[in-house]
Amino acid sequence: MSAAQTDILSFKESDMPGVRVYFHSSGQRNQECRAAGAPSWVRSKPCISAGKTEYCAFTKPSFSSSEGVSVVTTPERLSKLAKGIFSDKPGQAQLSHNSADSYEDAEIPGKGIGLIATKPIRTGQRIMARTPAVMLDRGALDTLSEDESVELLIQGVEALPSVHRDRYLNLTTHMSVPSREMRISQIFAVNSFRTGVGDQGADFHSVFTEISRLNHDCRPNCVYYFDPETLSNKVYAVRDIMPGEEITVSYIDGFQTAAGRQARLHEHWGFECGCPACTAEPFLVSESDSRIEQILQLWSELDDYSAKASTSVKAPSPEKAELLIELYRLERLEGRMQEAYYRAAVEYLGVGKIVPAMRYARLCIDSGLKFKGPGKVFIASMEDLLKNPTGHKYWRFRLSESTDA
Ligand SMILES: C[S@@+](CC[C@H](N)C(=O)[O-])C[C@H]1O[C@@H](n2cnc3c(N)ncnc32)[C@H](O)[C@@H]1O
Repeated sequence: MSAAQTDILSFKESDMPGVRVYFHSSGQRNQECRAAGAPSWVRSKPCISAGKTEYCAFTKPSFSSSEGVSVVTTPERLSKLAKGIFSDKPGQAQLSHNSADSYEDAEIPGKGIGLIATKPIRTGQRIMARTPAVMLDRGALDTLSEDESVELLIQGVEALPSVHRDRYLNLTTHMSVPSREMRISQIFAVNSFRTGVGDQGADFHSVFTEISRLNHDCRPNCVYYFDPETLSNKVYAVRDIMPGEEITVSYIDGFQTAAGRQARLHEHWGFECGCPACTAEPFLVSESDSRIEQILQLWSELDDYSAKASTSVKAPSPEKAELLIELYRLERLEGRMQEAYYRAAVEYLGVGKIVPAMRYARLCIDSGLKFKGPGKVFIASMEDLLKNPTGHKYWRFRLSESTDA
């Protein structure tokens, strides 16, 4: 047992408004307070102060079907979050565990462990929705020293229920590490995601043990997004996946040439990407690079919202947006089709063509909801377009007064 755990002593109620934190001397005492219906946050000790701000590691062992979660943050922020996103929601448990039988862990040559589909998975199917093991407040990372942040991280990981803690400790470190403490810290460095928790204005770095097993592919068959409402990272298939196929996501922006992607992955993740798009025959890599350059060029032309429709080569047009859609398809960027559909909807509306504009707006909403999640500004804009196309801000915006649609 680590120093952090032995410090979780003396049963007392915290002075924090809104959330009651119990320091417990034994599992039994903690059990007692939960049996009495009390909120079950446990605070590890010691907390660490930076000026007037105190950061502590809090653990809720009962969270998400008793997988548990640890949060390194201030008592004040925990107090707010505990009333909202950490309150036990019906369905959270189900969210956490569904579809777990559609994949399994496997050793992937050159990539370490990855997840392999064990059943056919359909486009749009949700494969996972997992809550985090540990969350570190961005403020702690910014204001505490590295050693202090790591100390709180270690407290949080050690206080997790054993199954979740072991899953955390099994994650990759990239390199051999001499101690358990360094292992915890290195796992965090290699596997954490940025997770903003919405209107609470909180910004965390979080580790999701199962999702961290997903390897990178520059043309992945899945996308993921963090849903602050359910505090879960959700993974969706962007195309049909066959049993035996590896389930992959992209760690980086795919709109870079192969050399650019390799450099980025090397710089930020320290590995040489062995995905099919990077290891294809040189002529295929070169064709893909040209498509990427064409996509970037089209973006910059379509991004000029002051440009009017004209015969100039650089002028934006619905035809250019159609070409963009085709290039996204050829590049197998199914998880980002909503971006190209959005541009097509805007360009058609911009020259006064309502029917194709509405068709692409529907496609954009469909893909956007599936692959980016609800509550996005571009989806609201497409919904406005469907409700009232001629009242939309982009209605005929590409036409000058004298030009006909
Ligand atoms: C978040 S982990 C993914 C799971 C990891 N393979 C494991 O064994 O736990 C990221 C690490 O997996 C490996 N990896 C992921 N995608 C890869 C790829 N396309 N090519 C080579 N290695 C990859 C790299 O070592 C990377 O740092």
